[in-house]
Amino acid sequence: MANTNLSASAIDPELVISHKFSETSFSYTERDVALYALGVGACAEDAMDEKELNYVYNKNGQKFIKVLPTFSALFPFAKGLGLEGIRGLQFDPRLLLHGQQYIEIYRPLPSNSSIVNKATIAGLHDKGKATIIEIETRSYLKESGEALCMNRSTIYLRGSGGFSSSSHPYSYKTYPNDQPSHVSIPKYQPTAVYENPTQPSQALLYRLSGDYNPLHSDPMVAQVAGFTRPILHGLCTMGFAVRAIIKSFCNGEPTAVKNIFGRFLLHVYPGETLVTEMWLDGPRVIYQTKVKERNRTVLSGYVILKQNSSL
Ligand SMILES: CCCCCCC[C@@H](O)CC(=O)SCCNC(=O)CCNC(=O)[C@H](O)C(C)(C)COP(=O)(O)OP(=O)(O)OC[C@H]1O[C@@H](n2cnc3c(N)ncnc32)[C@H](O)[C@@H]1OP(=O)(O)O
Repeated sequence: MANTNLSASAIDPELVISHKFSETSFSYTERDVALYALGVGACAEDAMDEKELNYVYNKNGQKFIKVLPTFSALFPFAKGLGLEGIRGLQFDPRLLLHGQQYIEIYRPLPSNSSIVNKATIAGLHDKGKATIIEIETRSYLKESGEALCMNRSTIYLRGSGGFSSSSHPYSYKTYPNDQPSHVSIPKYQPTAVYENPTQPSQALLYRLSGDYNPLHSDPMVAQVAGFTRPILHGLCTMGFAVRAIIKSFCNGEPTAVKNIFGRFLLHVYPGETLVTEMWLDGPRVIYQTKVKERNRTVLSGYVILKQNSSL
């Protein structure tokens, strides 16, 4: 990465962690679900794919299309992330990168619904050259009030760190330590490998699902951010990876997925080929996704499957 022209920024940690987000609500329909599935490559190589047609079409007259679990990662974007409204958090939005995503799914995602989001600051860390802020969004079914899912998004703000002493860097989080932030990749051969090309227009399609960050569409913005051209949304790459896992281990059944974790290690350029290596380890699938053309790992993490899923 080159040419990250860092601008002045300032963080007041106590102000940031005391921030209260307002509750938001939104609705989605089957059209949003299908558009998302296409955005993460469903049916891109085979429009008659037996497992994936269910995600985009009411196949065989099925009443509801099936919802990929990573669709839930869009929920925090429904009314904007709201980072700009956080007092004490000054940063250059052009240098923001998605660092990690952790998702818990509590019940099958409906193919259309009205949702209420409750968001909180779950973490704030001074990394010297960067600040990491973590936002936890709990989503509930509006009608019944039942908990549907939780997203914890780790956002890496390049150029905005150094607001605390380097010998005791500021670090705050509200969640327990037993939720890992990285995975060890097994040394043995993967249980399954899935290769999937992305399209040069992949980010332009994916953005229509709600993340309109110009880093993914505007060549000038991408250059300011240090990239030669617009990059793929991290959550799009994760969508490809989790779809590969569902295809390889869950017979295409998206409700088999309980928890998802991924750490974004390197950017992906739309048009590159994603190769996801997967290791089945009890109810857990450890995975890493590489870009074939550069032979670099861009994402690694795990997915926890429901015990009774048809493996
Ligand atoms: C729903 C809400 C979503 C949030 C909004 C998202 C909006 C989207 O539109 C934006 C995107 O999708 S951006 C695209 C996806 N993300 C990427 O491409 C980033 C890929 N990763 C990188 O480039 C580097 O890892 C990079 C640059 C992230 C870090 O590399 P380095 O600067 O070299 O960091 P390093 O020196 O290795 O480590 C410094 C400290 O930071 C921690 N860290 C590193 N990578 C991390 C990551 N990916 N996530 C979380 N923490 C991370 C390290 O552990 C280290 O801390 P410590 O010293 O305490 O160990």
